[in-house]
Amino acid sequence: MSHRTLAAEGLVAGYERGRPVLDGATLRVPAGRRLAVLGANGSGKTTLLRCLSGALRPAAGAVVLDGVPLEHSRRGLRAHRQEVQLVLQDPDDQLFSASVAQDVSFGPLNLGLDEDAVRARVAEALTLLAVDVLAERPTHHLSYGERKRVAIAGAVAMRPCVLLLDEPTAGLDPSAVAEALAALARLQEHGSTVVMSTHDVDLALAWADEVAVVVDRAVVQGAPADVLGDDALLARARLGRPWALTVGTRLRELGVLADGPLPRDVAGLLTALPERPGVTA
Ligand SMILES: Nc1ncnc2c1ncn2[C@@H]1O[C@H](COP(=O)(O)OP(=O)(O)OP(=O)(O)O)[C@@H](O)[C@H]1O
Repeated sequence: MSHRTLAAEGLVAGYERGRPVLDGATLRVPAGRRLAVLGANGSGKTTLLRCLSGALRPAAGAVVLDGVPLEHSRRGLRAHRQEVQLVLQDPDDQLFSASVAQDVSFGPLNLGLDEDAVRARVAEALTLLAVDVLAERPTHHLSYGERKRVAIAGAVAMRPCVLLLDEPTAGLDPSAVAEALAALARLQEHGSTVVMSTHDVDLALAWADEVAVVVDRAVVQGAPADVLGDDALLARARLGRPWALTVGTRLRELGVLADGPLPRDVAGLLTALPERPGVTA
């Protein structure tokens, strides 16, 4: 899969006349990397992802793929959806076939691929999401976490360059979150650019290469530690500071942590702590 560069330029978008949810939102999705989109409830994360996927047409501004603005014609949208796939927050908005394999084959069949090609894509997507053992199960018998992963498999079977995931970890227990993140890591190794919306600042700091915060109808984007360490921005966005930055900053003030990037998660913190003879982490 080749990397494509997806961007939003000056988006004005919403649902009611005169009440834009986004008003001049600009975002660059880093090709082949992980981007976390953060924001409070109702800030416009889903609206932004829907614009990027072509599902929602902005009133102004443009969604641009490799420098070419998306055209909201049938042809333009069809071409865009082969490169950019959106996975909705609620898997039940996306799963409607009798079995998992049938559901995941829906997109490739719609592309007009022959049976062998469809079968190969379905097998690949199910393996990447580690749901191959569920292939023959009825979708309505699956757990919520399984349904979320099957919904992602359906998008992956389209072999998009960019995957947009709306809160893929919301409502999952810690082991299901770990499984979902492992699946996303495999997708990225497989050549996908992964964009995830989340409220979880700790997850965003630990997972993302870049973060984008939707705030005041616009987007502020940058390196995770810079954006998530900006207390004024976090207050405006009604987000908290990630614990790793708070603890790391304090340990540095106390002279416990050396200079350099602050740890982003527990493993990073344990690695960064100085060693004491005879004490193991
Ligand atoms: N179909 C719709 N019709 C009218 N208003 C909508 C629609 N979808 C969303 N909105 C409104 O647009 C605003 C932004 O919603 P959006 O779902 O993009 O936010 P979000 O950041 O994804 O929120 P959450 O974190 O709660 O999922 C909200 O005020 C919401 O009520």
